[in-house]
Amino acid sequence: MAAEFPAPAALAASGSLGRLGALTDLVVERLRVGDDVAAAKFGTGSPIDDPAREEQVLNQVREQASALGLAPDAAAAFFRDQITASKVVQRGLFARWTAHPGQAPTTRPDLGEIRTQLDRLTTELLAQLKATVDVRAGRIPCTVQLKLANGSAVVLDRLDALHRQALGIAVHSVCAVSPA
Ligand SMILES: O=C(O)C(=O)C[C@]1(C(=O)O)C=C[C@@H](O)C=C1
Repeated sequence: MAAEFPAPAALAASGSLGRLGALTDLVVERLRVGDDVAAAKFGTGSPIDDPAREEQVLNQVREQASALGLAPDAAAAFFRDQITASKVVQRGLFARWTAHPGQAPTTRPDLGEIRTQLDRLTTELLAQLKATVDVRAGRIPCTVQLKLANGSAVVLDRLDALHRQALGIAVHSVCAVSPA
């Protein structure tokens, strides 16, 4: 019998499901970059919180949002959630690696390069916020689409409890945001 549903590998290749799938995939990618940030900072004494960097990120968000015709405050609120979620990941990993030093990373990625990646993700996430204005405007359809996208991301990306918790924080305002 022909398969009616795509095989898991095909699903993974096509990304999370539904109209918010692409946005969710970028959110998950940013959370994963949080793992790299944690690896860059762990054991160096560098604090997880860097308010000056956060301000830089949010200024970039506001500028690019305006240029796209998105409401800067709503875009900044969405990115504040991304930053909070990243810090949840970082704190969780610090705790895990402190409790189980054998699981701690053995190489230290370069924070500057990671931030370049985060800047690229800012641009891509804003483009997806713009592309999903219509679906995000409908509160109930948006909630349904978000559950579909998040549920599939959890399975496809095999998110552990820490990253599932962070994903919940990161998508907090996706449907609540008043678009543009
Ligand atoms: O760039 C860092 O140092 C990060 O930890 C990443 C990040 C972010 O998510 O953009 C998160 C926490 C910091 O306070 C600043 C920025």
